[in-house]
Amino acid sequence: MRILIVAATRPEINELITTLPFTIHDHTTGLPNPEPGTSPHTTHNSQLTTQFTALITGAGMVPTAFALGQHLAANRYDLAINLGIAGSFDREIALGDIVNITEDTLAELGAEDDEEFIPIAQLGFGEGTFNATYTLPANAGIAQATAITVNTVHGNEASIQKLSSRITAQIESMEGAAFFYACRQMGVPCMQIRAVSNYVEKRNREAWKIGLAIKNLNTFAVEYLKSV
Ligand SMILES: O=C(O)c1cccc(C(=O)CC[C@H]2O[C@@H](n3cnc4c(=O)[nH]cnc43)[C@H](O)[C@@H]2O)c1
Repeated sequence: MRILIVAATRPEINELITTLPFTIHDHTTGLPNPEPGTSPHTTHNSQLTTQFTALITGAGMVPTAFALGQHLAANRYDLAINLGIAGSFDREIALGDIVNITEDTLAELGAEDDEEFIPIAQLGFGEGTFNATYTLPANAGIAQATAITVNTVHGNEASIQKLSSRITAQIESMEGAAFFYACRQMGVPCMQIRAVSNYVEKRNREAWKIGLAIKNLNTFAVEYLKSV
C-alpha cells in the first residue's frame, strides 16, 4: 500500500515524518527531491507492506495544486491524506481538536454582483465544492466537519459576518479544497484531517494554540499510519 501525506509546512508534520520512515518531497526548500537518504522506505507489518511519502507544498491552494499535479502525474498512491492545522468557525470544537473534513469549498471562487456573491457553479463555468472520497471509520472517534478554503485568512469581524451569511462551514484552511480537487482530477482516494489551532475571529495571534494542534495532529497521524 502506498500512502501520500500532503502538508503545507514542514513543522505541521515534522514529528510524523521523523517518527515513521518517510520519503520526503519538500517544495519549500529548493533542495533536490526526494530528499537524499529518505527514499524508498517500506514498512512491513503482518498483513501488508506500506510505503509512506510526504509532500510539503507550501501554504495556499496554488502551491498545493501545483505540487500535487506534478507529483501525482509521476507517482501512484492508494490513499492521499491532507494533514494540517486550521481555524474553526464552530466554538463547539475545542482548540487542539482533530476533525475529519468531508466537504471543502473554494469560498472566494465566483463573482461579486454588488453586495451579492455568485458562486462559480451558479455562474456556470466550474465547481467550487469538493469532497473527501475516504473518511475515518466511526470508531476512530474523530468528528466529521465541513470546511472552506481561502487565500486570505479571515481576521476581520465584518468580513466573517458577510461570509457566514452566505456559506455555512465549520473549518477554514488555505489548502483543503485544492487538495480534494487535485486528487479527484488524478483519481486518487483522499482524506483530510485538520487540528484546530485557532478560532476564526478578529486576528488574535496570542490566542492561537499552534503547538497543541500540531502535537495532537502528529500523535493522531503516527497512530493512524501505524494501524493501516
Ligand atoms: O507559527 C508557527 O509556529 C507555525 C507553525 C506551523 C504552521 C504555522 C502556520 O501558520 C501554518 C499555516 C497553515 O495553517 C492553516 N490555518 C491555520 N489557521 C487558519 C485559519 O484560521 N484560516 C485559514 N487557514 C488556517 C492554513 O491552512 C495554513 O496553510 C505556523
